[in-house]
Amino acid sequence: MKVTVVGAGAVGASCAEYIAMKNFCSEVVLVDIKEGFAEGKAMDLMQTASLNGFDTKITGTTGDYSKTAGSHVAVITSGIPRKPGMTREELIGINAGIVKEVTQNLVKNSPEVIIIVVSNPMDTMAYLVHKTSGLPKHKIIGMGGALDSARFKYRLAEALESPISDVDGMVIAAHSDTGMLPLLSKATRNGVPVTEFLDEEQQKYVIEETKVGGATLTKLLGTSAWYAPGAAVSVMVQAIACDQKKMIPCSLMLEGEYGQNDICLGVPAIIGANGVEKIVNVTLTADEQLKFAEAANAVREVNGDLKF
Ligand SMILES: NC(=O)c1ccc[n+]([C@@H]2O[C@H](COP(=O)([O-])OP(=O)(O)OC[C@H]3O[C@@H](n4cnc5c(N)ncnc54)[C@H](O)[C@@H]3O)[C@@H](O)[C@H]2O)c1
Ligand SMILES: O=C(O)C[C@H](O)C(=O)O
Repeated sequence: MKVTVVGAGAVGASCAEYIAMKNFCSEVVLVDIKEGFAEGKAMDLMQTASLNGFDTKITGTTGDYSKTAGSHVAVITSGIPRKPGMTREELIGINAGIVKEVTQNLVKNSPEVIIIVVSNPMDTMAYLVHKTSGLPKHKIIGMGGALDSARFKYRLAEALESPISDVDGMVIAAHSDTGMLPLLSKATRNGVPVTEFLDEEQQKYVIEETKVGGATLTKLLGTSAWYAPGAAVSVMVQAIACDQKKMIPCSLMLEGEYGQNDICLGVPAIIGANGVEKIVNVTLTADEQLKFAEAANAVREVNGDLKF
């Protein structure tokens, strides 16, 4: 299994590192536009191989996409991250052009590739890849829900004063500060609804902190997060590489599912060797349905700024 990661910055390098450490891929190719940067990151990571015990071969290239030929999966992390006080949506002006160009280069060299979109604003960038790549829809997957769900579980465990391994939960809808929908109604501690343990104030705190998870880290770090994003991507790549048929919330092109059309939004899906094997329809409460529709309206407005 050959994986390309475009963008050897914070998220791209973290993603390559987690993929290598889990030792399920034969090859990871890092691509960046900055001269020598991807080569340097690849060499540094390869010098951890004997220390960390992996056999994945990591190489880097400055923009030579012939080196990515025959990739099974490609991850797009190229583009700028937000700074404190910014929204993800403000990145569209620069990142749309980058994502479009990168997509064309990837598909030209790997026509069968499955693309995982990470660059922000992610739901809109995933939509852009659908509109410009010519790939079938099951081969384009936006990464947001896997990360947001991990942050939801972190906040749930904090409120429950429990180990994270006791907790399960999922975030769907948009990967944005306002459009995320943590499904509290379905979150559990060892199968017991968390609503049995948390009062209303605690529930509200968990939901709000989850939604602004990325903004909180951006304020602390001065740029956006990379460890959990990289780990979330590695889980998705492994689900494809190992045909795990794992249920992961991902930003996918909807054609009637959840009452939406012609939009990429976070929904639970089965991820396996073919990319998206199936979108899973879960029953939402009336309030969740309303919030999902509101998130869709907001993403649709951002999509309106795209030029194809
Ligand atoms: N979807 C998510 O959950 C999620 C999580 C974290 C970050 N992000 C997004 O991922 C993106 C990357 O974040 P980061 O922290 O790694 O940023 P970064 O600045 O550390 O890295 C981005 C890299 O992309 C490279 N790049 C720019 N244009 C390129 C091009 N045309 N071809 C190849 N490489 C190019 C840059 O040189 C840089 O090394 C941002 O848009 C950020 O908002 C999304
Ligand atoms: O918050 C950001 O801008 C980066 C990313 O989308 C995240 O959620 O960490």
